Amino acid sequence: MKIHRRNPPPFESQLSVMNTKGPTRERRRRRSYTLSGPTARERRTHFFSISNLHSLLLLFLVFYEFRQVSGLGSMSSLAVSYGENGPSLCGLNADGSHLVSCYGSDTSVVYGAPFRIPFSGLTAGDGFVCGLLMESKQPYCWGNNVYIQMGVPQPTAPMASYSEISAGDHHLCALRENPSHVLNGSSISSFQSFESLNLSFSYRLERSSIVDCWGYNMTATHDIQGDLRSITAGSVFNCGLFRENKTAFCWGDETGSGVISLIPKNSRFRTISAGGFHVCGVLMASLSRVLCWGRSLSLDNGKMESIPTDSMISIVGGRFHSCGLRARDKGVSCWGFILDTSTPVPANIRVLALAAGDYFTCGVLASATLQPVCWGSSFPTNLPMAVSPGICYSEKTCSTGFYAFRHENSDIDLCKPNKLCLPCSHGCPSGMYQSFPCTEASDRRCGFNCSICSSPECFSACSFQIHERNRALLSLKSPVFFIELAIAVVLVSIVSLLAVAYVRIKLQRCNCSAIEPKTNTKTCSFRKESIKISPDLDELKIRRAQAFSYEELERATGGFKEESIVGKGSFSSVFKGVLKDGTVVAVKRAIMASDVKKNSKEFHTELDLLSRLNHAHLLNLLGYCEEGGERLLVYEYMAHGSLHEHLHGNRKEPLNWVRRVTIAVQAARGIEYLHGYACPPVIHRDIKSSNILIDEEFNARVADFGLSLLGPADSNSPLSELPAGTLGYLDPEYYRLHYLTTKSDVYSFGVLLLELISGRKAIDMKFEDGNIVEWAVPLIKAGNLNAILDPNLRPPVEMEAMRRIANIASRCVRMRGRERPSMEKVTTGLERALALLMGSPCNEQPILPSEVVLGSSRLHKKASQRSSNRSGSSETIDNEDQRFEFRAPSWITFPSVTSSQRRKSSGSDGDGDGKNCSEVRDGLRCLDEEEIAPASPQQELFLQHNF
Ligand SMILES: Nc1ncnc2c1ncn2[C@@H]1O[C@H](COP(=O)(O)OP(=O)(O)OP(=O)(O)O)[C@@H](O)[C@H]1O
Repeated sequence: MKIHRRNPPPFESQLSVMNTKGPTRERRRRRSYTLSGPTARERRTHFFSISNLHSLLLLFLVFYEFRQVSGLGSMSSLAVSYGENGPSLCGLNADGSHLVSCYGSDTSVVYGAPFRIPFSGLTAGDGFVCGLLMESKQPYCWGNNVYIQMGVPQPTAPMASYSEISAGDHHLCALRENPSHVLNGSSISSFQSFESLNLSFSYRLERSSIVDCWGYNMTATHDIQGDLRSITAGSVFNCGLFRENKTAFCWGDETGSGVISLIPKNSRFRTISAGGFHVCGVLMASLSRVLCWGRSLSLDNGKMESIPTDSMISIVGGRFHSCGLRARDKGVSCWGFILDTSTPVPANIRVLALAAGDYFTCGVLASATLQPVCWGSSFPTNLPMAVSPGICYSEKTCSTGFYAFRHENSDIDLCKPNKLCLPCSHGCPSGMYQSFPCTEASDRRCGFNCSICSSPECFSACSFQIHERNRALLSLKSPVFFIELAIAVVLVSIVSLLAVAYVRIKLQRCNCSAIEPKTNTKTCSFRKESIKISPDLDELKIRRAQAFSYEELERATGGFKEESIVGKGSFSSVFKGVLKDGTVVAVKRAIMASDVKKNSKEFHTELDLLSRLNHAHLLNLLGYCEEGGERLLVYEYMAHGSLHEHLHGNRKEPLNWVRRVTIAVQAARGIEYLHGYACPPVIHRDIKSSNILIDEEFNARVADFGLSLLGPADSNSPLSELPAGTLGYLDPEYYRLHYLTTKSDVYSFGVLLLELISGRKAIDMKFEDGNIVEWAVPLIKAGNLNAILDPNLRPPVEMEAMRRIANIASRCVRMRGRERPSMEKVTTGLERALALLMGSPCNEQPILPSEVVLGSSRLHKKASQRSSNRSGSSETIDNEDQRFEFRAPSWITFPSVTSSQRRKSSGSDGDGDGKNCSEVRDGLRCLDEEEIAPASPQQELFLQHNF
């Protein structure tokens, strides 16, 4: 296929016309454009299209924005110019100074570069480079292009500041920050244009964006109806990506490219990047694959490379080719027209940022040197510089899906006081597994699975490990070893003694209470310090989870048939089954994927913990099966599935407010039990709506203990753990600093509360504020509760109750764990809000039977009975007031607790969550922290009656 050049004439003849007038004298004018629909022929000319091949990569991360992208002229930390004077590369220095250095053949670019002016980003075209000035946020250019003069491009728009700049062959465009501009009749209106095409596309764009352009045939101010997130310049055209609906929009001269008429109007992109005569984008859907549009080129001395099917995190466009950064390994793939004389992408390189010239591409190596490297045809060589791998934006913390890049030399701060956020990689190369997830602190890491090595890299990595192990063994033989051994023995003894002493002190502090079966729960003060009995294993009632055979469970689930599946998790499928005795169960079957070790670990953690834990609002484990490669856990069947399905799935009846808050209270109780009454506390680490299951009577159970850990007894001594959990629910303190305390569960629970109130997912990219916390908390703080209430339900009469719950939620998601309330306080606050939602808490008549509201004791009993029927070895102490059930010998003790007992003690909580409410005003109205403070006598009375 050919590029058809009709208009404009060759650049040379244009140059003479423009030279006489002087390019900067071209008057700024407003431009209006019409988009015409693609003809059938034009549609056939798509030379880039998304491949239909399947990728096995799973995307776990949700990206908000990709801003390390650089196209022919998009803004990046590095930029490459090309043209008659040869190629040059300019980059922002990797020392945090934001100063620019240039190397290459074009002396006007290399020597014209301002050496004392800091820039936030760079872009380049034919013979020129421009930077966005850090201070004034105006573009500043240098080089020898007659259309782009040295200095700030003229004419300037008074008071305009820009967020992004982007250069084509002979023009520069800049996207204005916060345009306070009112659209006039001649403005570009993407909405009008799309409508005129009679497309089903009816998205109404409300904000307008202003793009100022300078240079050949481009000097104009462009008013674009719709909020542009980014711009990218092709040879003689420009494109933008709308923030809201993530569609692309192009304007300018499409002669020879067709990029305007061929825009894929229904495709949504994470990022787009223009080349000379084409545009490529990373799709939101289709596993982040690439879709390109434009025209093909067929020349004698080159070949066409097809678009790879890999997931990409960013792309850049050259004259007739594009290159992308692969998400799985940060390697580079290039496609499109490649000259015969081109050198290929250097083998095995990993890069952090890319920039494309006309027939070449450069990238910043992901190594300590951060050196640029180029490939293709006629690229700049000898680049003795280290380039910043990205642009600094004003975020203090990186959004989800990004990690803060740190220079290996810890003295170098690339973005002081902000962070340099780079997009997380996702998926791992085949034969590898993800050993660490992407966190704020670092990108995700992949490791080789040495038990199934098939590649030379794997063998060499694994043999290195074996070699290291052998070396360690050999060192045993040396005499030094004996000295070392002696020292080690002494040290270990000292440490052990200290540890024993420490554990003893902790256990005392923790005051794990043990069994006191005759205690009257209504009157007993249940503060942990009141009962100090160390766990006596003989006294514990042991009920082990039953061991099932694989055959039994296979029969129960009809051979694990597809129709029995009630849910799927990341590493497991859950089947409904019926045991021989007629008990309906849920069987969780681990998917024995590549990550065998992880599966097995989660299986044992869950098995271990659940056979020790017992609470009415924790999911009961009935048994397990571990045969060959199979790992199966058997639970009570929860007839109403997960809370997530009710809130976001296709369950017909939305949960009403009372049900929602009841579920919140019950889940809070389950978590409170883990934190407050298990000693040491259990940290769940994966609280989310899909792990809150609902039984046939709509009671909630906390499930999925695969990630749980035994935590520190108090929140002042955090565990240092690598983050695990689910994005959107992860405590930022844990995520970034690896501090894990029970307050991490409190954060996740706060997110879950926001989900219950709003009906929105924790992360939902349908919305601009995709993160529920970032969206809801400012609205709650501004008192705009109506804006977050689930639009599928009528607002409750008792808005005060919702206000309280929203306040509790916003406290739970505070950045600092220390400032979040304990689960005990959260439960108390929620219980009161529930009371308020259902009637006056000052009413001395109980308004609800406790079983209807919380059904805990009944459930507990039922579960215990059912389980004991099944397990001959189990025994249950079932007392009217207090029930204890211990399933396995453990140094963790779990006294049962009731709400009223807890409430009695809640005044002594040392969380310092704020002032107490000393009196009842206007029903339950109190200021500030009142919702989660100890109850007033009236409230106490009400709560004792009802819970
Ligand atoms: N005991 C049960 N009774 C009924 N349905 C269940 C039960 N346990 C799990 N499910 C269903 O199966 C789904 C998957 O559960 P699972 O614990 O495997 O994964 P998850 O928590 O949703 O996801 P992930 O493993 O990624 O954290 C749940 O969301 C729920 O809908």
